[in-house]
Amino acid sequence: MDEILNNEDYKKINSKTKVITEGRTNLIVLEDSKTSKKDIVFYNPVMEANRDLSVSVIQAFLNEFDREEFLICDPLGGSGARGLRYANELEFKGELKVNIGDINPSAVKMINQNLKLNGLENVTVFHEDANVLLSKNFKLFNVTDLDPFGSPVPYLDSGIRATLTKGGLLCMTATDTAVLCGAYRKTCIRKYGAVPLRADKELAVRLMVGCAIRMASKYDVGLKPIFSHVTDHYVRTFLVTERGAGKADLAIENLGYVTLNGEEKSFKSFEEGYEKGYGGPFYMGSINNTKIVEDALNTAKTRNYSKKAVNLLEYILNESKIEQVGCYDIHEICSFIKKLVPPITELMEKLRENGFIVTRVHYNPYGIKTDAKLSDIAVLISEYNLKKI
Ligand SMILES: C[S@@+](CC[C@H](N)C(=O)[O-])C[C@H]1O[C@@H](n2cnc3c(N)ncnc32)[C@H](O)[C@@H]1O
Repeated sequence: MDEILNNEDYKKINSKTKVITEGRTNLIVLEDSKTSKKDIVFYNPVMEANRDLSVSVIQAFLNEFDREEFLICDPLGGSGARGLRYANELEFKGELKVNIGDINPSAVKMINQNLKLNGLENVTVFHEDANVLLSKNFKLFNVTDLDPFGSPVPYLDSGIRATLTKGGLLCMTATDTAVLCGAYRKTCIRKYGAVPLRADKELAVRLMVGCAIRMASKYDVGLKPIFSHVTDHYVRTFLVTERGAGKADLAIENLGYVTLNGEEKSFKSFEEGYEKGYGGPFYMGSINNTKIVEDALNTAKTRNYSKKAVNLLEYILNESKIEQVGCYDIHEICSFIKKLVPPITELMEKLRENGFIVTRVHYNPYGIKTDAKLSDIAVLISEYNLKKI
């Protein structure tokens, strides 16, 4: 402790810090954080909901298995908020241990301070490059959480290798959303080995999942998403690692290409190969597991986590019940068929009256997921327009 207090870096940190509470965890953070790479130690209060969701989803994942110990690695720890919340808030009868690392010495000091503040004894802190920390722990972690600045791809291979455990969970965030959404096509091809589409934001998650699946398959491991979302400036997914060549083949079979004609999407399988005009490979299977989302929602509500997290889980629970790649954007459809835009709730009601299931999506205020075809929606929009004449 004395060593930390007398350290110049710590004094620099200490002069500008405050204590806040996130979930059930207290955290020393910088008072004047700019939430940029230039901060002495990174902490982003906007990501509280992200961490609330993460604790809730990992709790749901933990509840699924009977285990004696549960090892988590947060190799890009920042102020330690994420890893410390896992160590402090996950409820588990067995032994729960968390490794937190960061390459920035000031971050490591702050993580140690936060560790003491919460009186936690189940956390080990490492001043280490994330790839080194993960590579040293081949097949060790039940959960690895990659939360870098920008793209998780530089850490993905070592992250997968560290999580090749029975029933492992690989979580990752990407903040290079513009790349994944097609604003920087060449960068996306270079980093993710996939062609992006400037379309539905859900395709950004599906592209990132597809990239991880292709990377994991060489280890005869399949990855299966159990929870995914696109929020604020980032894309996040939670992938269960399933060992065996068969599981890896199954994951690959779920990859495919997409092309767009207005709001209509057409698909091609991975084996058919890339064709000009298509984007991908994307993951085409379910990106959310209803049971996990239900359980996570329950946790978030009982623990009084942020409204934002609860709200997102409620949306995603409904989305998880409809198998549709992406959504229909009502404004886009109306602009394409040159019709007035009906109130979204009215259109949803009409779809239900016609026997379809429908829900709004968390990432687009004009988006709906439904088992109706685009032509069914267009008919209902036209009927609404006739009424308005
Ligand atoms: C986005 S911040 C992490 C935020 C944190 N997970 C949270 O939830 O508050 C990314 C962190 O990665 C650290 N970092 C950057 N490159 C690294 C590397 N190669 N190895 C380990 N840490 C690294 C940075 O110092 C920074 O603290």
